[in-house]
Amino acid sequence: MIEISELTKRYGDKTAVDQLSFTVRPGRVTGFLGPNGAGKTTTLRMILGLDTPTGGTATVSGVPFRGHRRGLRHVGALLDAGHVHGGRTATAHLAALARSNGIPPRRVREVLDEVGLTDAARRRIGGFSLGMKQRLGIATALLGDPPVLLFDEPINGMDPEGVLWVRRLFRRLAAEGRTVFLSSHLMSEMENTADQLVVIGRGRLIAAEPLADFAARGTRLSVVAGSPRAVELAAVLAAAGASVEPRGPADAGRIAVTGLPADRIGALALEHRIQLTELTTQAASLEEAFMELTADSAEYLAGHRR
Ligand SMILES: Nc1ncnc2c1ncn2[C@@H]1O[C@H](COP(=O)(O)OP(=O)(O)OP(=O)(O)O)[C@@H](O)[C@H]1O
Repeated sequence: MIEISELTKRYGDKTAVDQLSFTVRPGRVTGFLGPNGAGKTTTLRMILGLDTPTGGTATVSGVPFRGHRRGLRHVGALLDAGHVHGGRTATAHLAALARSNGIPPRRVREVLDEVGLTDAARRRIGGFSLGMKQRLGIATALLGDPPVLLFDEPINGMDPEGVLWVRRLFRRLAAEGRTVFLSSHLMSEMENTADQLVVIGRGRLIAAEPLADFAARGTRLSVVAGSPRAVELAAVLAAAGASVEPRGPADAGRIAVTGLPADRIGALALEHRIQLTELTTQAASLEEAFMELTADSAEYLAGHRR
């Protein structure tokens, strides 16, 4: 379990993390989402005791991380996969960490096997691709068999097979009863992985709830209508209070309608004797819900600093 209470971090007059409070529970995968610069990495660094909070507390299993002797047995973390000594082999890197954390040496082979790096075990890390470095970072996090795992943007640089593998791994780790906390700035990465979400923007909490609740909160229904007389239909629907946008090329005869349900659109079309070729209700994607909720808190919008 990770407990964050009133956590704050200021750099000069910049507040990177602003009175953040939330709990990450064991037995599920919790996604930590926010646009670029929202404060995710800073929060993870404070949980790991790598940055000192300006205010508030972060505890892991009830204790600040620095209070845990032999840290890797309590918390496994992947923060910056590129931040490893390139001259060492994967085995040497993990063996050194195992020694300093009192972890049995056999774990090195086990975790290399787990992440699919057995064949690369004796190669120098400097020659690894980003995806391989991510796998090595995950192996490092797993080394101490810890109950709590943190991953910062773990899917970066992975190929599609790697993404599927890592998703299955996270779900298995959670099913084993561990606390699994993953950060990302992409909702699409969480959609098939996380049960629970913590969403932040500009250092502040926006939502902490099950993914399904978050999706329901942001969902706006829109209806796609097709007609050979789409321009006339659009005018009729706009007059009835809907907002209407062309869908695809202007001459394709398809419009996206929000603010009126499909049955009402059908009735209005009939009333005005406009033929319909399509009428489909669509739920906004989770990605759209996320963008809508965080729009006001994005630090950079279209290249302009806010
Ligand atoms: N050492 C530092 N000194 C000054 N400002 C910092 C420092 N570290 C982070 N910041 C600022 O704090 C804010 C939060 O940064 P952070 O890296 O935590 O965000 P993030 O959510 O992880 O973003 P990203 O998705 O881009 O990695 C940003 O505005 C960043 O510029």
